[in-house]
Amino acid sequence: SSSTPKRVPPNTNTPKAYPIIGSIFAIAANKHRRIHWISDILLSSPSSSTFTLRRSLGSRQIFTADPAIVHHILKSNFPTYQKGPTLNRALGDFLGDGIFNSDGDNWKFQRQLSSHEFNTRSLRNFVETVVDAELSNRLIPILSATCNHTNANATNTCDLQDILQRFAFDNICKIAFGYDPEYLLPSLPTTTFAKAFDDATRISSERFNSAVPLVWKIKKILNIGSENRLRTAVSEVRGLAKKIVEEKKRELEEKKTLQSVDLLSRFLVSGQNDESFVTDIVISFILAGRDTTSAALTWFFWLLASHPHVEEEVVSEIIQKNHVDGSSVYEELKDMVYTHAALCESMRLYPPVPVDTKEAANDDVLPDGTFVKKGTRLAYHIFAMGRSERIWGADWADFRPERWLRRDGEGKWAFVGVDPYSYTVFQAGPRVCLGKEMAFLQMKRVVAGILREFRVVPAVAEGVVPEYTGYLTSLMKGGFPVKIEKRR
Ligand code: HEM
Repeated sequence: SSSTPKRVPPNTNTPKAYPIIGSIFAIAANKHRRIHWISDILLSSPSSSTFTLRRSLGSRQIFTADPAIVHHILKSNFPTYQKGPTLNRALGDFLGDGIFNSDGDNWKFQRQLSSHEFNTRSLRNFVETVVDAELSNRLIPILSATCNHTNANATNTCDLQDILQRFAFDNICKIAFGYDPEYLLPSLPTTTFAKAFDDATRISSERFNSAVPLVWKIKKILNIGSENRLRTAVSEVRGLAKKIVEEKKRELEEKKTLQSVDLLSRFLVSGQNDESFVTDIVISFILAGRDTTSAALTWFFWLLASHPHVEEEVVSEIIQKNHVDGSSVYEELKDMVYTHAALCESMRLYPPVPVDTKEAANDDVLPDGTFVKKGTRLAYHIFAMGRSERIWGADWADFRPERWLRRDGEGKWAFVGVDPYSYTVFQAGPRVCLGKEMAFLQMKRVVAGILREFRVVPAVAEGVVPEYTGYLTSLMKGGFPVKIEKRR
C-alpha cells in the first residue's frame, strides 16, 4: 500500500449516471441479473477491471476484479476495509452481531473461539462421524430410492440441489448445535425453518443492493411488503435458534460438565451468557455452512455431466483411494488431489459466494490510483474474477481441472495452488473462510460417496444452461433436476 499508485485508464463501459439519482435506471433494469451485469462491465474494459457505480444521493460503490486491489483491501490495508455500517444496517435484523456482520474486537473474539472447531482433530471427527452418518444413512439410500435400477428410460427425477441443501443443513446444525434437524429424510419434509432462512437471506440482501435504500427503511417503519415478510422470517429463524440455545444451556447445566463438543457449547462454556448474542453466532454459522457447499456441489455435478474425461479421472481416483490399507477416511480424502482440483475449478466458474463487499473506514487510495472516500463501499467480484481472461488466460471459459495440477516425478497428480488474491472464492487474508478445509472434506466425501455408486444425469432439456443466480450465496435457479443411474 505504500508504493506510489500507478494511474490506470478508467473503465469507460460504465452505466449512464444522472445527478442525484445516479445510475438508478440501469440498476433497476438489471436488478434480476445483477451479478452478470456488473461482471460484464468489469470484464469488458481492455484497460481496467475496476469501476465506480454511482448510486443515488451521491453514494458510490466501487467494484473490482483486480488481484492487486483485492490484496490491498483484504490484506495490506485490512483495517480500513470493514464490514461497515451499511452492511450492518441491512443485515442486522437477520444476522445481529454474528461473525458475518461484525468487525474489530467482536469479530476477533468469535473468530478465535470458533477456530477450535476447525482444528485437525475436530475436522477428522466431523468427516468420520457426522458427514459419514448423514451420507450412509440418508443421502445414499435416498438417491438409491430414486435410482432407475431396472429401466434406463424411467423418468424418475429428483432435485439434487434441494437434497444437497438438506444434507448440508443437517450437517451444519449437528456441528454448530449438536442438534439434528432431520431435513434429509425420504419424505423430504417441509422445512419451515429453511424457508424462513431463505426469505431472511434474500430480503436482507435485497436491502443491501437496493437502488434507493430509503425505500426499505420506510417500509420497515410501516412494516409493509417485503419488510413485513422479513420480520416474520427473522422471528421464525431466531425463535428456533433461541430454543436450541436454551436447550443446550439446560443440557450443559444438567450434565455439569464443561465438555464442549459443538460450537454452541464452546461459546456457552466460554462464559458467554448473552443469549441473543449466542443466537447471532449460531445463525451466522448456519448461513456459512448450509448454502455454500450445496451450491458448489450442485454446479460440480452439472459440469461433470458434460465433461466425461473429468468424471472418469474423478471416479478412477475414488476407486484408487478407497480402502487403501491402513488409511482412514480422513487421509483418503486428503489424498484426493484430482477431485480437489475439479472442485476448485467448478467453484472458479460458479463461486458459492458471488460478490463480497467492504466499506472504507477512512479515506484511501487504491493501487490503481482510484481515490476512496471514507464510507465508500468496495466490492471484489468473485464471479467476475473467476471468468477473467487476465487472470486465467484465453481458455478461462473451459472447465479444466488440470490447470490446478502438475505431474510429479512419479507421474502422479500434484496440486498447484493459485494466488488467493486472484482466486477469491474463500476470500483471503485475516478473514479467509474459516470453514474452507471442512468444506473440502465434506464435498469430497459426498462426491466419492455418490459417484462410487451412481451416475448423475441432468434432466435438463438439451442445450439449456441453468441460470446462476444468487443473493448472499449463489444458487441454480429453479433447482437441479437429475436422474440417478446405477454406475456399472
Ligand atoms: C464451498 C464452501 C465455502 C465457500 C466457497 C466459502 C466462502 C466464504 C467466503 C467468501 C467468506 C467471506 C465472507 C465475508 O466475509 O463476507 C467466508 C467466510 C466464512 N466462512 Fe466460508 N465458505 C464455505 C464453506 C464454509 C463452511 C462449511 C463453514 C463452516 C461452518 C464456513 C465458515 C465461514 C466463517 C465462520 C466465515 C467468517 C470468517 C470471518 O469473518 O472471519 N464456510 N466463507
